[in-house]
Amino acid sequence: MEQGLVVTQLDIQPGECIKVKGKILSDAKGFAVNVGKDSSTLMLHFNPRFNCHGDVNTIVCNSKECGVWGEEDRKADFPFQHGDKIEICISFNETEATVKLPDAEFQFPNRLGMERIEYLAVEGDFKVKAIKFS
Ligand SMILES: CCCO[C@@H]1O[C@H](CO)[C@@H](O[C@@H]2O[C@H](CO)[C@H](O)[C@H](OCc3cn(Cc4ccccc4)nn3)[C@H]2O)[C@H](O)[C@H]1NC(C)=O
Repeated sequence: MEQGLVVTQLDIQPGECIKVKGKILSDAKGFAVNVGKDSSTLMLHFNPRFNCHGDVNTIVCNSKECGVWGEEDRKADFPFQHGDKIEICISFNETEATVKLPDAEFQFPNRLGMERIEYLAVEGDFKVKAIKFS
């Protein structure tokens, strides 16, 4: 499988925003946006699933600590469609991460108490057009 976008050596502080702009593939089964310290220690694994891992049209969020997944959090809304061009904005504070989309917003607890984001990865059926840090 093709490796997605990976950005390391970041220093994103609480209140700052990571914007990922791109297109969901027309036959997407799922994609993921991961932010945290590195690939083994994630504040947030934001994983919209069109049809994978037994989930249909479900956003699965999780954390990962030293390579071990935490408890999954499944969101009620699924504001995505195949082929959508979207911008995902991720920010955080000491208590939670926030994912803002054009028509929806999700929160996920900052379980690891991370004080900065050093790592961003975008995986799966999502073609990144641009990323912006603000
Ligand atoms: C009921 C007993 C089995 O539970 C299942 O266990 C699976 C394995 O742990 C869970 O799936 C994993 O959930 C994790 C989050 O909790 C991650 O999403 C695991 O995928 C990591 C991953 C990303 N990628 C790249 C990628 C990402 C998106 C699309 C395509 C490739 N490849 N592997 C994914 O394999 C899956 O969410 C879980 N389902 C439930 C209902 O709990």
